[in-house]
Amino acid sequence: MTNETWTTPGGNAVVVAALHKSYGPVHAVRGVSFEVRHGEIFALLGPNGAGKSTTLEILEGFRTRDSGHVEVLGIDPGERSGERELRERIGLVLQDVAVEPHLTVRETIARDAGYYRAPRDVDEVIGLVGLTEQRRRKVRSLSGGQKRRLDLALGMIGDPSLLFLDEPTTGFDPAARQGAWDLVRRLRAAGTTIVLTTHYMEEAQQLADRLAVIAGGRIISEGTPTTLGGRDSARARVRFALPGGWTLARMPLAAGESVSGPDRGGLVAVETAEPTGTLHRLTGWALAVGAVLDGLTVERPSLEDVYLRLTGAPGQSAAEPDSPAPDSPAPDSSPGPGLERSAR
Ligand SMILES: Nc1ncnc2c1ncn2[C@@H]1O[C@H](COP(=O)(O)OP(=O)(O)OP(=O)(O)O)[C@@H](O)[C@H]1O
Repeated sequence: MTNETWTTPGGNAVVVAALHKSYGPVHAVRGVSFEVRHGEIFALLGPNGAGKSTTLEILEGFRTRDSGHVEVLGIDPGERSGERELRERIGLVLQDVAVEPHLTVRETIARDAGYYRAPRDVDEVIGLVGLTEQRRRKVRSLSGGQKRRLDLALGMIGDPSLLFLDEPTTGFDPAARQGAWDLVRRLRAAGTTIVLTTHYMEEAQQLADRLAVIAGGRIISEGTPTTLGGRDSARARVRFALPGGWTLARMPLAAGESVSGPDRGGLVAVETAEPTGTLHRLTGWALAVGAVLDGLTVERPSLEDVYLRLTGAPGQSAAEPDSPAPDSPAPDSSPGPGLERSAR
């Protein structure tokens, strides 16, 4: 494998085709296919138990697959022969990163830097993740959010071509989250490909160039944050407070527009496929009769609305056993992620 393969313009950093994985009777990944282009941020969304971590662990080389084709930077992560090359070229920010509690922040990052042929500068990375003040503190004394920033530093210290971020900002305060998003954008600008899982729709909206929603072990929708699930062509909702003395029946509404409300905040909502025309008619009417449409807004469904529609009820778990589950799951044939993941 040559560097040329990894940087081919227009090529794919990740290719997954017809991927399957079962844990005993639980068919966790059921024919997943997607591609991640070089230099983009690709987000994998889905409810708890959808199969995201299983898919990522297969891509990272921590878990075997039952069938399907997988290529990561041109390497099959299921082949032992490519393992060293893969470790050198990818960065990982996993949900649970094992670090030595008695080492300082700087010692921890410097130690990991030693595992790579061409690591980034340790102090530069400490600065990038915002841990300069804490660099001499022992890891055990860090707050949850600071610990997560250390995880981010460890993910990028090897200067990876491809970075896997598994729920990277869990536990961050809003300012730290904005900082992490800026950092991820800067990494992309510098050419790093990023594969991200997140339960925060705003994170996906802010960062992802493209995203896929996985549920029940299958990809159920793929697109950009703007187009996912037909979001861009969905009906818009025009909301406003009904002017005093007027009823909905006397509003100038057109065929095809549906009205609901008023809601608890006193706002009525007009759903329309043609928000420009609807707004023009409503505001024109209000000006003509001397009424004011207080609280006037126009909204498309948010990414979260679309996500919830695609995945069904919030909190649903989609993976189902193919047959009744035994008392304890059958062990995977590969070492568990906790074992290999902490060993570099
Ligand atoms: N080691 C394992 N042994 C048995 N079943 C497992 C194992 N790991 C995952 N599963 C099951 O496989 C399914 C997919 O789990 P996975 O962790 O991939 O989902 P996920 O989308 O990452 O969920 P989350 O958002 O909660 O992290 C779930 O039903 C889960 O219980």
